[in-house]
Amino acid sequence: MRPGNLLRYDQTLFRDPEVFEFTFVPELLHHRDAQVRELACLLRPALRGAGPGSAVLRGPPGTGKTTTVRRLFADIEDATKKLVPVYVNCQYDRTPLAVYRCIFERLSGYAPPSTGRHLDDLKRGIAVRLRNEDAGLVVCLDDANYLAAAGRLNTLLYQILRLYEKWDVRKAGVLAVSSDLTLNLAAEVDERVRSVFHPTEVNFLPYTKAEVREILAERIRQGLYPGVMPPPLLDRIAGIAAEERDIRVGIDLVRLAVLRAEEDGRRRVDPVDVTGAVRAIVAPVLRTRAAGLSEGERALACRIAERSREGADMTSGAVFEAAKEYLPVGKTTYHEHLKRLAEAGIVDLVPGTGRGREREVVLRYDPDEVAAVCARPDRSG
Ligand SMILES: Nc1ncnc2c1ncn2[C@@H]1O[C@H](COP(=O)(O)OP(=O)(O)OP(=O)(O)O)[C@@H](O)[C@H]1O
Repeated sequence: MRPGNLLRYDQTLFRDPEVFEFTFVPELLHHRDAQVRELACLLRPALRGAGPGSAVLRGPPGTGKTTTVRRLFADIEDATKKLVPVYVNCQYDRTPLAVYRCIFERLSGYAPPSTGRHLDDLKRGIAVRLRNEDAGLVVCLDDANYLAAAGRLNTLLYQILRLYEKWDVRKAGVLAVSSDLTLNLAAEVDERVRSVFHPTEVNFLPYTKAEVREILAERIRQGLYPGVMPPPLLDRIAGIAAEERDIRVGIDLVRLAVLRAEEDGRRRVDPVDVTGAVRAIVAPVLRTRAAGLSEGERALACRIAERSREGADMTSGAVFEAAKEYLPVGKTTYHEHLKRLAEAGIVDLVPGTGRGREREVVLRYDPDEVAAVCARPDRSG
């Protein structure tokens, strides 16, 4: 490599490393227009002196729920004093006292004394400030599934949504966020709460590969110097993150691949950097998926990885012909194994244009990774 292509020890490829922190709130929120519109519509009555509406935000991890709320709240703060948005992370603040302390702090600009403060004192302080400012209140309970698990969801919703009754303030709104898809927050609430909590459900689906690519491209433009991430490698990372159905995987892969290039003194990310980053981030996920596969299923995964690496014919019939030379399986067992690999999320079986059950076997992971993970016996049990 020419010396000009090497970084000096004090040089960096990151224009702004903060852009790759998970707490970073992007200026531009891509592909969440529908959700932002729906939430803005619920909160709009507050600008006319009425109470804001409530919502349950549902979607798997890494689908932009928190970021959408944070972006919306930042815009509200810039635009008006008629509505005070308060963000609470219920992973950390899950008691009524902790939540009310967050609300108090946001309204008054300082934390209440840590001891000797009764819940009613906090509520009174909050109500006085809301009345003085003639403002409405909307509280985001992020990770509200933790409240449900701790048995505190009903108490908290009840207290926030009925604050207006005792303290002569406007009715508050609640945005309850959950990434636990098995939990229906709206159905968890009891009668007392249901009479004041009529949330709109706002859904967040995983981003497609093209959407992931656009979001990552924006991060790269902001956070890295030009030319550091070659477009084909960005494509590869976007594909992996889309398969994992979590944009965080993509952000982390970019960060880690760039760090690897930087440590090596290079000005551009190479395919080896991405492979290394995948190994560090995705391999644990792959290991989890492979856990529980039988010896025969693992052996088939290894054969598929080998053929995929060689660029061989990957139709299920061709894979069977090649596999049966090495594996003592008949056609029925082979198809059962294949189905299990698809259920475990290691391969996709893409219908072909030909006859019958002929499918294209597409590996979801790097072949070397699959071979490395599946060559080892399962020791998870
Ligand atoms: N539409 C988007 N545009 C830009 N960045 C995004 C977008 N969606 C998500 N991100 C980024 O992806 C990361 C994860 O997003 P976020 O925390 O909002 O997901 P989430 O759905 O709330 O996840 P969880 O349920 O695990 O809390 C954040 O760093 C965020 O900045």
